[in-house]
Amino acid sequence: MSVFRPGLFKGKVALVTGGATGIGRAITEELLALECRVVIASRKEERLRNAVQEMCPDSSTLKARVCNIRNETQVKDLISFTVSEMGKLDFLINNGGGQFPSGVSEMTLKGWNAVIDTNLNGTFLMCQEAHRQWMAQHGGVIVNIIADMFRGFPLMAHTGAARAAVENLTKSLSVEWAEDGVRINAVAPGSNIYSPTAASNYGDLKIFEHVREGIPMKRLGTPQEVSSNVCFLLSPGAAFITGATFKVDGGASLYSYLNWKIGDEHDQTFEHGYPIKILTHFDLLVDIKNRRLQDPLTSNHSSSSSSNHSSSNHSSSSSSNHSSSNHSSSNHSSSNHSNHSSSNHSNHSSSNHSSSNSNHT
Ligand SMILES: CCCCC/C=C/C(=O)SCCNC(=O)CCNC(=O)[C@H](O)C(C)(C)COP(=O)(O)OP(=O)(O)OC[C@H]1O[C@@H](n2cnc3c(N)ncnc32)[C@H](O)[C@@H]1OP(=O)(O)O
Ligand SMILES: NC(=O)C1=CN([C@@H]2O[C@H](COP(=O)(O)OP(=O)(O)OC[C@H]3O[C@@H](n4cnc5c(N)ncnc54)[C@H](OP(=O)(O)O)[C@@H]3O)[C@@H](O)[C@H]2O)C=CC1
Repeated sequence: MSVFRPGLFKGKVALVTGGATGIGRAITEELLALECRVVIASRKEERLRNAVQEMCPDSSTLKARVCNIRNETQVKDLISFTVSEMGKLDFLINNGGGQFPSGVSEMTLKGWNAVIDTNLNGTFLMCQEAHRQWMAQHGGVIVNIIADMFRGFPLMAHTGAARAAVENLTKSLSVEWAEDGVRINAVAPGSNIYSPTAASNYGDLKIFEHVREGIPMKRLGTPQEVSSNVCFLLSPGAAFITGATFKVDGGASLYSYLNWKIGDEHDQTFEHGYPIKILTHFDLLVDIKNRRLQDPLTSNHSSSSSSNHSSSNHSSSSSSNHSSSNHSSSNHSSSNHSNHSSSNHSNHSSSNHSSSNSNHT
């Protein structure tokens, strides 16, 4: 199903990274419905194979290729596969990507690099190779899927940095490649586009339910609603649009309902590098140790965390503010910060904590 006219993309060829799941799959389905021929690419072969079988087993219309966009050799191979097997490359949709939730203090360099490499370097390589092998000579349209990082992205700082960089790369390329007949734009889904694969990345299929309150439209978005924006940008209807970013988020990026809760005594909190168990703008807690997001209503820490962070409670004592961290409220009610050594943050020396103690009491 598509809101666009049947046959809109007849004769066109698109390459969609991450095209087997979620948003990428919705884009692929809509492109196929509009008679585009498509290549989908991602890391997991079985996923790709199943998606092809389910969407369109006709191999002249839909093909799949394994490619990790972090790997330059595989990216070169993917573009040359597309051009040789499909004869051309009109549309590139850089959708494949992702991240894991983590505070910066807890992140390893390897984890940071993995996310930057995937979302920034992967997009750079895909754009560069599509241009070198086809679009420099023939023109084309590129859409980069980014994220809602416009006010920063607490607990997803790596992806926030990468996506902001991709937005800027999009602007640069829109000028560099305009004379080649290449248009390039970005689409920023809100952190609220549900699909089972997106949710399973966070270990909880219901994780997206928690963000509903932060969306002015009071509902989650669908992968199809991102897809129709992508198809618009690929279409002649967007012929004079390049270097732009379109948000598909139900207004969430404009609505500050929770964002990042900071206790009244935040200077003390951050001076001593306190653990980051803080209510996020997803209204979720990040369980750093177990590498997953958790629901404040069901977690062990829930009652102390959520109540201490409610705005009406900010006048409470510093120790209760700090119970929003990775620690139980009983740890804090004793104001004994050496209890922090039981946390993930063993790098916080007891001397740090004892000095913070004086500040916090
Ligand atoms: C309501 C919340 C919604 C928020 C909004 C949603 C936004 C979305 O984007 S939804 C789509 C989500 N889908 C994905 O993220 C899928 C793709 N993501 C990934 O594959 C990973 O997240 C990746 C980008 C990190 C790549 O993973 P992988 O190839 O497995 O990476 P490495 O094996 O190279 O791992 C390197 C390094 O990264 C750190 N790390 C990886 N996962 C985690 C984690 N879950 N928690 C903490 N750290 C993680 C870690 O340091 C890894 O090294 P090792 O420790 O040696 O494994
Ligand atoms: N859902 C949401 O609310 C939001 C999503 N986004 C972004 O939208 C895009 C699509 O996400 P969504 O559909 O929701 O979630 P999914 O997890 O379903 O999609 C992520 C896709 O990216 C592919 N992928 C990940 N890493 C690589 C890689 N290194 N090389 C090639 N392919 C890769 C995955 O396939 P495979 O595992 O086979 O490699 C998968 O198909 C992502 O970039 C995501 O970060 C941004 C903001 C919000």
